[in-house]
Amino acid sequence: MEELQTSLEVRGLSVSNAPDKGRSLITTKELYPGEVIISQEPYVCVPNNTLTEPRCDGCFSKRNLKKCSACQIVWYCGSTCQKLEWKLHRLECLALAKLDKERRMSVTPTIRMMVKLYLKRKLQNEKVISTTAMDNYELVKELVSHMSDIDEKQLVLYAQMANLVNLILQSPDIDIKEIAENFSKFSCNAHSICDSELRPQGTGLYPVVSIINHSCLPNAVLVFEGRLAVVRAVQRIPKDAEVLISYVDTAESTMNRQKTLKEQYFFTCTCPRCIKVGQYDDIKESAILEGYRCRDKACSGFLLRESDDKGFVCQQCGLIRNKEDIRRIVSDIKALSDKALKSTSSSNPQEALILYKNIEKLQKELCHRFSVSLMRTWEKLLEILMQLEEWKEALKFCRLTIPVYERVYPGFHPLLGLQYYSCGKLEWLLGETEESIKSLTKAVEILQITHGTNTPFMKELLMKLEEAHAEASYKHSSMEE
Ligand SMILES: C[S@@+](CC[C@H](N)C(=O)[O-])C[C@H]1O[C@@H](n2cnc3c(N)ncnc32)[C@H](O)[C@@H]1O
Repeated sequence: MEELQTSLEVRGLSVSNAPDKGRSLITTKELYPGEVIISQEPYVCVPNNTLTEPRCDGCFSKRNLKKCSACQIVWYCGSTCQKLEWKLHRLECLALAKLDKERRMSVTPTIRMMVKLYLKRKLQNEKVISTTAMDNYELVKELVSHMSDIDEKQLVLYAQMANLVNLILQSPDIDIKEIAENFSKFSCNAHSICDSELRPQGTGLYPVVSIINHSCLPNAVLVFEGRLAVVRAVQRIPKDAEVLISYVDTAESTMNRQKTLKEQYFFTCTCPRCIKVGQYDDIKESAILEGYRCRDKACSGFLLRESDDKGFVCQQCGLIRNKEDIRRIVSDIKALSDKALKSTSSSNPQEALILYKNIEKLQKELCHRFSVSLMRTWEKLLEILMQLEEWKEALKFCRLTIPVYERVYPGFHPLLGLQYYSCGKLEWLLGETEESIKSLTKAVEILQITHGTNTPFMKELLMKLEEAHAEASYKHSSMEE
């Protein structure tokens, strides 16, 4: 721990203990938006492999994959990644290769991550892999596990998973109870590794990044550059302040955020947004995010339940919406959503498109125009239309999401920046150069803070903006001639 404190000190950070939160990461110097607070390679990580969609164990790529011929579980895109992982995989491979076919099928990414955790500890103990202040098993020992908060069913599951890990490792000095506790640590400490566009690729354990606590109004953001976790400030953070990221989607209502935080991380958030729970502002916000729209289509009021529970009253114009009317639309949406889920999972985008358009129609009748459910449907429609290469319609839905994103996310939020980026790319493709410049400029403003400026992803975005500017001046000059 002392070694870690020294290593953090040079980065302008320290670890302190708070009675209500446990360890916290504190600044010892002022930080500015876009500044890297801390970055860390994973102690262990695994790609989110499925049987039908494997990824490379080194870089998580889906291209040019070859299966490890010995264990038949792990994939690589080439010798560079294979070499990078070799010290660890050599041992893992020997262990996995001994499993019968049926057992091999039950080796999920989480099981593999645990196997790798113990193998890395072994290799570090034997000094085959070096140890640093930010890369050692002692840091894993410090992670919270919340074992006493976990219900019986979950404990049984962890015990079963621990037995499988034990069977794979076949090492006498490993304690099954400790493995089960480590599964619990994974659940509240591991991070989903996403690409620059926030698409999940894998899961990793970053024991120093895991010291950072949660706030629904965070001052920092976690993004990944390959497997490297990078935490950047999204606002000015004064000296002696706590670094805070969000563990959940901050677009959700207070009740939903609190529910997720309680179920997965076992705490009640007391951030400035959460302490307002039950107050008028928070009730209004939840009614907008999750509630219904006014019967009068021209009214933008939000609705609250009537005291006699017969319906919902618009808080702007007083019109009442009948409970039965609402129940009917809710049930129609539910039936359509169930069907839509099946059609997207069975890769029928045309059918999914029709279903989601019908859902959107009903949600527009039912929900407030800033509702999260409507926003999620627009996101889904955008995704399907992109898949179908229906650029013009895709742009329509991308544009619809922006005002909602602007409302539900803070100014420097990666999702907002990425949505502007998508808009800009679509506008560029459709020849709307001036609009594209506006959208790409907004994307740059946000993403240079959340993603930095030096990554290939950002360089590509900056190049696209440059191209759009060049195209615009070419258009201007040809019009003048
Ligand atoms: C990833 S860890 C964060 C570091 C942790 N405080 C520690 O001591 O290792 C997540 C756990 O920290 C605690 N935590 C995180 N944010 C919190 C908050 N805003 N309020 C209270 N507890 C919090 C919860 O126990 C949660 O399960």
